[in-house]
Amino acid sequence: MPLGPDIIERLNRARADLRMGVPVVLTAGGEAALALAAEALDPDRFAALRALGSLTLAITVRRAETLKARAYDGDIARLAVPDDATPAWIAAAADPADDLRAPMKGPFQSLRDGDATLARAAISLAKSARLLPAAVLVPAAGALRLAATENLTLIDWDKAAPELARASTLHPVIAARVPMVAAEAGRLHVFRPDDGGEEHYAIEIGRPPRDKPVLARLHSACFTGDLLGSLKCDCGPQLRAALAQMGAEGAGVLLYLNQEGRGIGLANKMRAYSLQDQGFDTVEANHRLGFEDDERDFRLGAGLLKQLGFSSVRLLTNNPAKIRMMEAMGIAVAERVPLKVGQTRHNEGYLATKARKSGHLL
Ligand SMILES: Nc1nc2c(ncn2[C@@H]2O[C@H](COP(=O)(O)OP(=O)(O)OP(=O)(O)O)[C@@H](O)[C@H]2O)c(=O)[nH]1
Ligand SMILES: [Zn+2]
Repeated sequence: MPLGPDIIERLNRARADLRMGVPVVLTAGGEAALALAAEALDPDRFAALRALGSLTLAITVRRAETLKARAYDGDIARLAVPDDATPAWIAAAADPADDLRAPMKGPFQSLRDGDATLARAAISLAKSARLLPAAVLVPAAGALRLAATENLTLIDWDKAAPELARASTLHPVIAARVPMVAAEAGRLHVFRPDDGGEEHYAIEIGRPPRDKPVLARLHSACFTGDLLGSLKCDCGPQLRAALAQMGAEGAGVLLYLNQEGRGIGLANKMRAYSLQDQGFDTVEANHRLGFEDDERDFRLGAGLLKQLGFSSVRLLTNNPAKIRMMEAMGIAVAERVPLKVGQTRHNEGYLATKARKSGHLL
């Protein structure tokens, strides 16, 4: 094996670069561009990028709808960055925080010529770095040379795209006994993906037989609900009720998936909460930020269950999408076990929106 980073390792470097505000060089189909995450744009780097050529801001079609900008590239839009635009212009276009207080004035010039592959690539990378889904690009003939002279991470998107699209491979790291209030016979398994992403956990209660449907819960991380006891959602009570039911039955498996905020990360979830304080519901808030309703990858859960030796579950959930995904990934759902706990006056609206817009079962 060569000593240098392979494409998966480079992707991970690119995420770290984008989070720090360092540009990366993207290539696809013979084209090359420098790309920077919109939310991490520093004024000096902005000026340095400007000197290379005209800038494009890539945003998702969701954000374009809010800005009333035309989108000619299907799921994304490429906006020409005006010559007199400042970093504040980029920030306002990418981040809905001030949409209501100081709405951005168009008209925006959306690009329709040329290929959108690199713009789409930059948005995918920003999302996978848990940043706002918006990126500044400058197509530069000398981008490859800059990658070498400026020591920038170079990503061949033709090779990287299939890697980002596939379900990450998770490796078991360690498992150890954790006696819990809900069940003394608890065991925590830690799994690590090969792409440098988040670790995920499986909490096994008792020793469930592998040849029978296991009582299972796919729980997505919710720092506010799980740890702080937030009343805005039902995650904390669901987590504890699932463990309690497994403890009472003496067997079960709870997958704790580190997909905070339905896969957008805690910072973006707090941006969504701030929009909810301005009157938007949970789905509208995600859309204004440029995300889909739910950005989680439920393939992870099915992969973990298979690794643990389970092929059939009694799934604790109210979310039909989780059931569909389990079945599609070859895990039989023998039964759906409803999980109705934690309703408060603060989360009535949130739960009603999930039922109305995301198909959750009441
Ligand atoms: N983006 C966003 N995420 C939220 C919000 N409220 C809660 N979450 C996240 O939503 C996820 C809730 O996960 P789950 O309870 O596993 O999923 P669910 O889709 O409600 O399905 P079931 O609970 O199984 O019925 C967690 O990752 C929370 O952090 C919100 O307003 N916006
Ligand atoms: Zn929650």
